[in-house]
Amino acid sequence: MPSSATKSELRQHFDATRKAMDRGAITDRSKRIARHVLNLPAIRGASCVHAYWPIPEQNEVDTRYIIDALVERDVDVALPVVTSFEAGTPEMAHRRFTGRSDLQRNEWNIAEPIDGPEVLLSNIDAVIVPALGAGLNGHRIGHGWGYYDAFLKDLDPSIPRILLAFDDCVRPHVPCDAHDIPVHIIVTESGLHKVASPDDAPDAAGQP
Ligand SMILES: Nc1nc2c(c(=O)[nH]1)N(C=O)[C@@H](CNc1ccc(C(=O)N[C@@H](CCC(=O)O)C(=O)O)cc1)CN2
Ligand SMILES: Nc1ncnc2c1ncn2[C@@H]1O[C@H](COP(=O)(O)OP(=O)(O)OP(=O)(O)O)[C@@H](O)[C@H]1O
Repeated sequence: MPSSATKSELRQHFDATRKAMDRGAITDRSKRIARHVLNLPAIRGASCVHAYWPIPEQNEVDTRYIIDALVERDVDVALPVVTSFEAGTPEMAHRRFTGRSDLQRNEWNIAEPIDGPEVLLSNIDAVIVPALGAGLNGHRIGHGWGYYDAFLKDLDPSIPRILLAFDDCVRPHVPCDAHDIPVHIIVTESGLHKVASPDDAPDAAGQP
């Protein structure tokens, strides 16, 4: 994969990399990621953490280890609920996780707390961000629908944005556009990768 790869090429590459991992590797790496996340001061001090519920067939980092531990600590967990499936209107609501049995599958097979209590953005203390892959410049490659760009733009910029990815899906740099909001920290199974300057102006040309 050349360093000039486009977002779409990287999306396909990271997707294939993840799908080639076996379940045991996903579980083992996800547990290691969970340990790192649960030790972060931003998570240790949080009363409400916004997370995501994993899509099993996509081999996402499995956040259930993190969510279970947060619930055990009496921390509120908020999850996204997609409210528009139309391209061009990436809208999500945010609702409190009240237990696995309360989750319902949406049309993309994502389990969501559709009837959970609404969580105000102002109550969120940290966000755990899903991604297919990421660059150490703090930018992410998602599914390309813009849901997290739209969500993070409305969130107070001081709220820690923590991206989870497997080591194989992190590169020194990925391209970004003007609407992309970088994360502060990338967590992989090997540890924490602090983003040099997440508030840097985006680099539309995709060069470091
Ligand atoms: N676990 C999880 N929840 C999440 C996200 C995520 O990335 N992961 N999202 C992050 O934004 C939002 C949902 N966005 C998504 C957009 C596309 C697909 C998806 O499966 N796309 C298929 C093609 C689907 C189709 O077109 O029918 C694919 O990429 O193969 C999943 C989630 C909110 N919830
Ligand atoms: N706030 C927004 N409102 C409407 N469209 C948006 C918004 N933010 C981004 N988009 C659009 O969403 C599309 C996808 O953007 P991008 O490729 O950065 O998504 P992504 O970060 O990979 O995906 P996702 O956030 O769904 O994981 C782009 O065409 C972009 O113009």
